[in-house]
Amino acid sequence: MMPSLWGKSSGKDAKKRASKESFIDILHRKFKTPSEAKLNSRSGGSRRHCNDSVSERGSLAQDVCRSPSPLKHVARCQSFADRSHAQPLPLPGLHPKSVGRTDSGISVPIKPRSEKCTKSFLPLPRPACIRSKTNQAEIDGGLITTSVSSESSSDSDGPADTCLNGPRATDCDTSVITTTCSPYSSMALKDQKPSISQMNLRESRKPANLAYGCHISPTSPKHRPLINQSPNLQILHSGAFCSAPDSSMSSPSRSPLRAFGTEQVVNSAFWCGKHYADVTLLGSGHCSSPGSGHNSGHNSMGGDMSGQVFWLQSRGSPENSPLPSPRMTSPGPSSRIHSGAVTPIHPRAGGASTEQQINWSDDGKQQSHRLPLPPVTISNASPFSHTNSAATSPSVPRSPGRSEAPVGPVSHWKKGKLLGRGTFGHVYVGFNSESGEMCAMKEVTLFSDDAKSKESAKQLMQEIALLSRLQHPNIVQYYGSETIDDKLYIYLEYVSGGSIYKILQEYGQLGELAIRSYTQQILSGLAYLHAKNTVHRDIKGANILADPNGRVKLADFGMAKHITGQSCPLSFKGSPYWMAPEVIKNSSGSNLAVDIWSLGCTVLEMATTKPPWSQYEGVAAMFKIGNSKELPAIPEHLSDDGKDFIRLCLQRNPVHRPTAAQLLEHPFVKSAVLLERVERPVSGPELLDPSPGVAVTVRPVGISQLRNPSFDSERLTMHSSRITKPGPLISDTLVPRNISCPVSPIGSPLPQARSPQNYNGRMSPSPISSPKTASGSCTPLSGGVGSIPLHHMKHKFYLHEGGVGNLPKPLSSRTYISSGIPYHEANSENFRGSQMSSHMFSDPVSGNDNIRGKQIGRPIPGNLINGKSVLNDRVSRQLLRDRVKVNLSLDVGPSSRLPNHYNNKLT
Ligand SMILES: Nc1ncnc2c1ncn2[C@@H]1O[C@H](COP(=O)(O)OP(=O)(O)OP(=O)(O)O)[C@@H](O)[C@H]1O
Repeated sequence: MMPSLWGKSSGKDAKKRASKESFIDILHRKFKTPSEAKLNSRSGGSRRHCNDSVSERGSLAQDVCRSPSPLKHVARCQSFADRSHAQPLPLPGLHPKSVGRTDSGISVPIKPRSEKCTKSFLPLPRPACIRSKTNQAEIDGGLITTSVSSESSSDSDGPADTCLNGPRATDCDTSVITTTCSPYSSMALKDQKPSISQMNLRESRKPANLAYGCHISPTSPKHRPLINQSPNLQILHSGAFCSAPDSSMSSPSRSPLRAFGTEQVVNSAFWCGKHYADVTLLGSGHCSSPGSGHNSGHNSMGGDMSGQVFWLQSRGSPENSPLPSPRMTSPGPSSRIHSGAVTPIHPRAGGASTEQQINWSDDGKQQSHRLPLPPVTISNASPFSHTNSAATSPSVPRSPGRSEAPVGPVSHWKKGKLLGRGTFGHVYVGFNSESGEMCAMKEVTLFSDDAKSKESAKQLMQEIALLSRLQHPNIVQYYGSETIDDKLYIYLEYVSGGSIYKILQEYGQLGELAIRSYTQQILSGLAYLHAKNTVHRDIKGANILADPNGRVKLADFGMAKHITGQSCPLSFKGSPYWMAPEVIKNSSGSNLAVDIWSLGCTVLEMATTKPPWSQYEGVAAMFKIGNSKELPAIPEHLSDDGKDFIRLCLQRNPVHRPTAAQLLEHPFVKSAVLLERVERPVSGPELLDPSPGVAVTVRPVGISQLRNPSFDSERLTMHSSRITKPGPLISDTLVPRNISCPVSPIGSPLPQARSPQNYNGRMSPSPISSPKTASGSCTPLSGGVGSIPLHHMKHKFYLHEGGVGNLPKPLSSRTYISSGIPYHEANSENFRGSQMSSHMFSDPVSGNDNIRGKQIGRPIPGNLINGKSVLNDRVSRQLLRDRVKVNLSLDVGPSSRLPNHYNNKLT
């Protein structure tokens, strides 16, 4: 299919063969010998397993995944377009007999075992606790120490290499391929039963039981592979990037097979295996599980891909059942976590650097450094505040030897419904019975059965360490963590809308307004992250969570890494379809730029429900990405701004890619509005913008604002351009800083999110009427609801010829501040190609003497040259006029770029 799309492909067979062979060599080099793989297998943690979210499953997947029948697998592998609509699934429930209550107040599964268990309590991020870190540089430096590089294989060779022991000389990943399979590919299975080879591998690692007082017998049922269910196909050195979903609903990427059938398989010279079978990559840490849907984090590769590749016939998706499946607890990801993870990971816990906290020795035993523990904190403050969170809630003093002296956290968090499953464990809604607030509780079972667990634990700690230092409205906030028995609980900000991937699967592609808004927010988070020299490395829809108000947040920092240089070898991490060429080719490059590439892929994903090159199998896609000069098809229905934005992101030379800060000034996002629903105006008519559809509204202080007051201050900082000059009845704390409109794909029944170009023709179900949305438990991952086959779409094909033009000039530090400025008449040409110059980032508002005329609802000539786009915008904006209360955002700071008359309007 694709060759015909790419016009030049037919005449270059010989050349392609040669390049493909070269590419194969590269891949083979990445996939070391079996012996190497064995040695390094610990790094191949199965970090990216299917995080199947119950909420993201559909009935179809349920049916399919429960059957090991190849035929059904074939069914799952159908095109996204063939996927049926989601059917509500029963909400996950806790098995009454499997859930107990701990003294902490958290309901945890009751284990028949009587292992010696410990509790430790990890404090919440609390800036005040950052000992001796007086500046950002130091803090950032701390990040380095928590980085886990993909060389984890080598990391595993000694404690000195652990992520917690500090950065390597270069802090650059080099040799080990760590990959997660795209949800859109059939790359890997998560929570799959292990293959025989896998079992053998595990057998060899049996002695690796770790300390921490939580010894889990290797003979535990959880560790018993289900060897009799289906044969496994082992592929040695085949290039590891095959995945297959064990559920069609799972991650889209997980199943290239599912999506494209056999023709895709034969597309790849590296591809071998059953067309229908779900496959998994053993030894690859992060192959996603096909069954997992959206989660998909799991499409990501992480860890050591060096080992053999095992293709496993998919077993049913565990998430088909709201109740934990035996398979979920068997050699699944969560079972691979070592108990050693129970140290105070949070660097703010005791002011000790993370690297000091945990060491993994060669023998697999964690060497926990005795660190000062946080003081007893008993506070009546909000559990979400930095001064009192789940991790810092009342607890007894902890001694360095807390593993021997269990702490007694008085946590009020109660585990609620299952939100999803990740590599490490399950994510539940957490409810604080004292405050009445909710959070997301990531429950990780700490095991120590093999080396991979150690790697997984390290990555988990890395994620915690990184997250704990981040505070941004577009990044999922880390609240704290604690351990109870053999469970590690990580408390995160609850983002109830699920991932963008889930939204796409459930509601179909996004309209451009939503894409703009989401992209702008993602960029805002990325700009913040990159300003800290931290690269996410796994940007994709599945790792971006949305709330009902249209706000999106970056999540899943398991692959994030603090970098010290701009040009160092890149580890082979990420999700194949979102993976930057330089990552695939293992070349040097600007590390931060890999996120920009992935962002471009994510924008395409939002526009089409699929990432670029999703018509190819994982390896074939990687070949395309890494070894061709083609650009993916860009949907015709996107505006010129959108197309230009994508092309800028998808420049193969990372140096040519604009930074996140620069892209925030791109007209595609600069004019974006936050798809945030607001209450009806509470102010008088005098506060309403006289322009139709534009009104100044006051949004009640939300719970999130109460939780993290610092967020507001940060937001004020990061979104300084949005600060609204207070009017008579408007205060800084109450005035929304963004234009809001009810076009959230998850929160609005308005159809404008579906442009006329949304070919599926389905109306997005109202979130109110949709129990799936309400419960968050019933997403139809399997079928690709609303997905549109590429061949049904109009495409323009762009041949990459070394970029689209001059690079944007670096912007001032201010430029990464996201803008929430209302629609302006920025000309996309200003940001395109060789025309990108000084005026590229010029004041988007200055010169615009009548901003009211640029309000939402008015198509922007020049920006929308496509008739459909114009119509789409008109329809959408008309709806906005009718329904939206727009929060005007004004920059009243020194750098205000709004016209005076506009500022005056509110004064
Ligand atoms: N903070 C959160 N708020 C709401 N839901 C969440 C939150 N974090 C995770 N989830 C849900 O739980 C699922 C599993 O999340 P988790 O972080 O464990 O896995 P993942 O990030 O998707 O993949 P992995 O960590 O294995 O790479 C997510 O896909 C999402 O649906």
